[in-house]
Amino acid sequence: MINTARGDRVDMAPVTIAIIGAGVWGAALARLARQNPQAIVRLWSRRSPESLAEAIGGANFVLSAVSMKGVSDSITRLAATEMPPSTVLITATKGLDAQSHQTPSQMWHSAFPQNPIVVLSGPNLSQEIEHGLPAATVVASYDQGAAEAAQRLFASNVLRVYANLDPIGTELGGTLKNVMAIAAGVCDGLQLGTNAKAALLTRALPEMIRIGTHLGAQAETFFGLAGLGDLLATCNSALSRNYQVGYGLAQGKPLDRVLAEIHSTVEGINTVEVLVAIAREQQIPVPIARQVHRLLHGQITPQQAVRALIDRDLKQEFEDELL
Ligand SMILES: NC(=O)c1ccc[n+]([C@@H]2O[C@H](COP(=O)([O-])OP(=O)(O)OC[C@H]3O[C@@H](n4cnc5c(N)ncnc54)[C@H](OP(=O)(O)O)[C@@H]3O)[C@@H](O)[C@H]2O)c1
Ligand SMILES: O=P(O)(O)OC[C@H](O)CO
Repeated sequence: MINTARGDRVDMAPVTIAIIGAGVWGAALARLARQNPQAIVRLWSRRSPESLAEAIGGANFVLSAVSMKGVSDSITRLAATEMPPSTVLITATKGLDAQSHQTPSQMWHSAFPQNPIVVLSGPNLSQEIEHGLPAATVVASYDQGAAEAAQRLFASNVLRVYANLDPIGTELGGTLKNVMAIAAGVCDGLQLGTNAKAALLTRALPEMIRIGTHLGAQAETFFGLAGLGDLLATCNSALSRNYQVGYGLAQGKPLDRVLAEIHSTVEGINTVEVLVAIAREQQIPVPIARQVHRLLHGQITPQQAVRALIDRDLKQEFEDELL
């Protein structure tokens, strides 16, 4: 166990973290890291005047907070630097690669097989973090030492950080819930009530677990902060951009107008494509994701999506669960 009590930094050597991606999440993570008086924090984006090589020079940690569409580019840029194999790579992206269906941590591992890889994910709406509100998150890695180093780095009096050994489950919890948040936004936008919302979120979790365990996650991870925790935060907050998409569609707005109004990253739009493709190939039941997919493609209305979920064949509650 690590003592990360407030102010207990005396035994921690100074560390340098370079954050790649100065979007809202990268900026919020920089703010969190700066709570640690032993941390030197550099925030870099492709528009920064200094080079990436300069930004990561001497860094103990390199954290990627770019959106999914920027992961490949960021890997290519970082591969052109001389990053040593001891540098801990932390990924905070919540998405799946459209071509390979890989998670960001799998992509980072393929490109940098010698570097320890840590996933950081949890119920972490950036606007609440920016307001200094308390939160909890998870750092997960197959390398326990690397996860604990990231835990010491980010733990503060506003952030409680848990470590675990399931990076894929931690990553997929945060990724798959974005699709469910679109459905939750529809549910609230149509004012379907608390019963419907509870049913939706409860049925969303086994759907995430079916896909997640197929992709190598441990089922129990989905009951933790990065799974259920992030599902609850994102599906119940108007701050969530994925939720806002569903809410806007429920109000009859076309998708392009909703996205123009949000004008920020909405990972669930790409994730549902990958999720439904995997589900089709592997014949995994994902009824909620399928309706979100049809809705985003303009094949059904929000009302028809709700009806389609209710009209499904009757079944046992736990008959095809993997638990
Ligand atoms: N916002 C949250 O509350 C939150 C919380 C947890 C996790 N996340 C996850 O964090 C990731 C980033 O989200 P965000 O909210 O920070 O989105 P954002 O504000 O839209 O920022 C996206 C970031 O990705 C970078 N990027 C995009 N394409 C790139 C490319 N080809 N090469 C290099 N960089 C590229 C952008 O760089 P430029 O600025 O140079 O365009 C920007 O820094 C997403 O996967 C999201 O799910 C977000
Ligand atoms: O704004 P969203 O929908 O991308 O959600 C942000 C975070 O993933 C919440 O943990």
